[in-house]
Amino acid sequence: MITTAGLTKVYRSRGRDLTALDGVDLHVREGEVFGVVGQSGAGKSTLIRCVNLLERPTSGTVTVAGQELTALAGRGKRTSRELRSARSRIGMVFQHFNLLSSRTVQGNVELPLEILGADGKERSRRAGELLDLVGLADKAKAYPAQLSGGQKQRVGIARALAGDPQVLLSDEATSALDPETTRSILQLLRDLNRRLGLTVLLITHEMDVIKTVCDSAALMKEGRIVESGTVPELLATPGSELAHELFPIGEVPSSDGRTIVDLTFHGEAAAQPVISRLARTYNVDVSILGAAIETVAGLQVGRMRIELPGRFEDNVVPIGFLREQGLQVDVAGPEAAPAPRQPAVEPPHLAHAVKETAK
Ligand SMILES: Nc1ncnc2c1ncn2[C@@H]1O[C@H](COP(=O)(O)OP(=O)(O)OP(=O)(O)O)[C@@H](O)[C@H]1O
Repeated sequence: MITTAGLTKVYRSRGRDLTALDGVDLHVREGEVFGVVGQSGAGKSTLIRCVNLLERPTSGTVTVAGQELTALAGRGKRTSRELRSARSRIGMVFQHFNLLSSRTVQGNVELPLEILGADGKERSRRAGELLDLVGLADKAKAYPAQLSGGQKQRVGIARALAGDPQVLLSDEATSALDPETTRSILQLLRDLNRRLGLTVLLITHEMDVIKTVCDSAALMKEGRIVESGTVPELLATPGSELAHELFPIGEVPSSDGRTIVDLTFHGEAAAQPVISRLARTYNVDVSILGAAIETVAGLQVGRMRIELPGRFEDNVVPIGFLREQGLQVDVAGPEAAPAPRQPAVEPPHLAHAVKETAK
């Protein structure tokens, strides 16, 4: 639904070039909630502003719903009709809501409809529907100053939906809100995604946002996407920074003469008595060092850290058994390096999962 290819943005500032985006290839599938996370300055805002061409990329292409936006002409006042019309099918929600204080809630939601040339009756009908959709039907006549932050953001979302978009871009929509309001706004975005089939691309610096609503995620650093994939793919990728942030399991303890193994399980694997089978089959004493179950992107995911007696080389067969049971197996700590000529222990398809999904 949204594809960027080689997206690059170079700002010229005080005679120096600053590369904010450095060849970003992003693919957001129709109907998914895709989160881009990264630290301040990573290029997230630039990316989202380039997706709807609020910012013209220096090079690369942006395609939304099959239409290459970067091929459409114009910028500023000279924006072409095609680009304006394509943009009207992309809604955008902002961190600081960007509401007009002189207009009522209804007036704010009607604004894009005015620009699209809808008549008064139609505007009023559609705004009423949208306010109902975001749970603010009773605030139509209020002014933004009379609303809480969460309510303002609901107005921002209703306004973003006025042009009946297929795609919603969210630029840190919850960063200015308290945790409870954040949850309710994320829930609203999730509902809209499901009920309207809306594709959502959001940027955030909060891992909790990714954890709560996203089907897929990408990590940005210094203008590049360094990891990308669906949440289950990321969780199944050894060494994934995003997986570690989504579901931290703490520091690896020192493991002299023992093998520490991190297991991740979702779906059917979670219901199997794998550990007792391992202990019985291989007559091995398994110590459980820690375990947790969490909901990540609507999926139940379990993690367990276990300890096996002996070094990694002594545990190749039990570790292979765990993998055969459908668990994601990460050997932690200095023993992690697989012995040479034992490729079956480190399945290459997992190591490459992130890169492949990023294509
Ligand atoms: N209009 C501009 N002119 C010059 N440099 C810019 C401009 N906009 C952004 N930058 C620079 O581009 C880089 C990426 O900025 P961007 O705002 O996209 O990052 P970000 O990940 O969204 O960070 P934050 O979360 O702090 O907004 C930064 O180094 C920033 O200073």
